[in-house]
Amino acid sequence: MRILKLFDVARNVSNCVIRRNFVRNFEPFINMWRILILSNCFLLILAGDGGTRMARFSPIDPSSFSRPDLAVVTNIKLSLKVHFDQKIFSGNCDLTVKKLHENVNEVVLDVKDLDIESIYETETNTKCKYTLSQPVGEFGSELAIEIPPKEVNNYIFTINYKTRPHASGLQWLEPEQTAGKKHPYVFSQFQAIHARSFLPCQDTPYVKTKYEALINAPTDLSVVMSAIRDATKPMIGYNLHHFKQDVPIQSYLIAIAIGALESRKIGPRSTVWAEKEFIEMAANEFANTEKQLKTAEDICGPYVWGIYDLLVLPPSFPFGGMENPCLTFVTPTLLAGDRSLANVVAHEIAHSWTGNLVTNANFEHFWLNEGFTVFIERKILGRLESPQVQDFDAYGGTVELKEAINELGDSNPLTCLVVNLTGVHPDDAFSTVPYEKGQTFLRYLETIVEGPAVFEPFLRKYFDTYKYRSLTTDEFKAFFIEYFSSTPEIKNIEWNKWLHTPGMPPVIPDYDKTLLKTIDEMKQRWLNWDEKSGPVPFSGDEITSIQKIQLLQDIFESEPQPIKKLEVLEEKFKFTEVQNAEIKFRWLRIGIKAKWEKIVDPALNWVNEVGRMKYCRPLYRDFYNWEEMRAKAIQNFQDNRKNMMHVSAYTIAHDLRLKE
Ligand SMILES: CC/C=C\C/C=C\C[C@@H](O)/C=C/C=C/C=C\[C@@H](O)CCCC(=O)O
Ligand SMILES: [Zn+2]
Repeated sequence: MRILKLFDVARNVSNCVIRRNFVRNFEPFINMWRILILSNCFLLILAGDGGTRMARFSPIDPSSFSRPDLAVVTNIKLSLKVHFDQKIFSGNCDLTVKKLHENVNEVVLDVKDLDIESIYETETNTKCKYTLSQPVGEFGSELAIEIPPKEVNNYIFTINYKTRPHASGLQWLEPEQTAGKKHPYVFSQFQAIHARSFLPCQDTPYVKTKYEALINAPTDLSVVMSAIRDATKPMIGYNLHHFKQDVPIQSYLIAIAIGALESRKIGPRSTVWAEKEFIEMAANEFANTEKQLKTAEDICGPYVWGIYDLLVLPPSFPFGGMENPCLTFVTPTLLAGDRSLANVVAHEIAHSWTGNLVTNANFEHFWLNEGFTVFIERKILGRLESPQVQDFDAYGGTVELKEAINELGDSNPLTCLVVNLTGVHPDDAFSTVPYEKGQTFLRYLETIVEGPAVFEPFLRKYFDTYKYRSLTTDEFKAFFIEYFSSTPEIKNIEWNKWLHTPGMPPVIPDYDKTLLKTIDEMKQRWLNWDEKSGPVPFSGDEITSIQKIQLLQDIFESEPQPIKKLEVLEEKFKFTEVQNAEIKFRWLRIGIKAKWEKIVDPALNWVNEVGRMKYCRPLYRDFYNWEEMRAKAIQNFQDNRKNMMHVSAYTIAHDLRLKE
């Protein structure tokens, strides 16, 4: 038995290793993983029998151990108390489970850093045996619960458990880390596979369930979740908050935040939530939410989630936005003051169809979520602004895509639209590629079939057919080919090149360049100018915020700029202090590229304050490449990593080539 196990381990490890050898930029990480996997398996074999077992990845999802093909979770009910003093949640989780075959005798779940106390089958009141595998690196463990004999195939398992203070999907903030400085705060970010650090679940987007939650929290704090609020009952010394999500969702869409929050109604179905220090700004910045929602409905069909609220998180939130249903989470870096970054809200609204309603079956098909979402986001922009703005934004996306592919290497398999995640953690595979290469592909398909008048009805049919379901790229392809079976042009689509070939897309659509012309011309003026030949050759008033962003991007991509010129520009525009994060980010990168020492402290202070990875990761990578500043940047990271969410600290540690 032990020899067999050893064989299995060796095969799994070598498969991983062969695949991972392709992943050029992850070499140090691969070696670390090899050691982790080997040492974990060794521990397993030593542990032998009883309470431990060998973890096996799911045949359905390489990022999960769960087996929804054998017994599937069909409903989740959480009953949890928050303990800010210990930085944990404790309580129980009721999982309704349907056994899919007669001879199945266990339900298999994902867990990560959970302390499981006991498990019962509720209807028969049977205490259940379970086995828990040793953790497999960042993937967590497999929890297999024995299914007791019963006449019918439906069960409710009550799992009593606690989370741990370092749960990878939660961030706990001390009062002094919040804007108000008086109350603690906790928030979640579960995509891709961190829900398992909050509750035992089938942590794969292949499984969709309704959920319900009862949260016991201090009376002076608000609780918000990705669900509809049912009631808040004042109890003695605490409040009990009840939430219900009646649309079936994947585990990564469960979300929670608890803190001193205020709310403002910003539309008939929208309320914005934030700490009181940000609430007015937030209400103003997101005032166009209803317009964006209505436009999305015109494109995609009815909005099924009832409400669309927004929560502005503290600055350490690692992403621009997260499409948690009924309650989008957003970073405060969107608060530019002029609504110019509200396209992120259009993106999260678009997820109400693409990703949340129609979902990738696993993260190898992440482009089905994100490529479609960017495509719809830009259609919303096109209708609310103009087709020129839509294409200007798409052009900017192509520039970002080029930078990402340069960074990863153009033969890196992670630059394919469909990726192989065997042995690769989704957080390590994340990049702009599924977003921008995915949207480029859809724009190309739209052009092939003669444009939006034909493609948009197809999109609605696709959403209607796959709503409440999860699918793979092959299923999408088959659906597209069937729908357009009488369109001869689709024979020219090189599916393999688009889906399975690394590097830039085979075709870049012919985007409208109207808004680019001014930028190109201003860039030339800037390059030809020097500080001795008079004042800066533009006032800044001639272009919009999104054009300024592109202008700075173009300057960043040029040769390193003379520091003297940058000093004059900073004097005139004060870019280092500007509120628009996209402008500030590009300015800081221009300064680092020029090895401008004066920019170092403002840049490091900013990454300490703002945890959004879109900004922190490139800035840290830029510092890493500036040899004289490398040690200072690493020291800055080490000093501040305790204030970062797990996913940011983990990925930046890899970017800085630090051993975990
Ligand atoms: C091919 C990639 C495979 C898997 C990656 C899936 C998830 C990775 C994980 O790290 C979570 C990502 C969550 C993203 C949430 C929001 C983004 O859309 C934000 C984009 C960046 C930003 O604007 O800050
Ligand atoms: Zn998205």
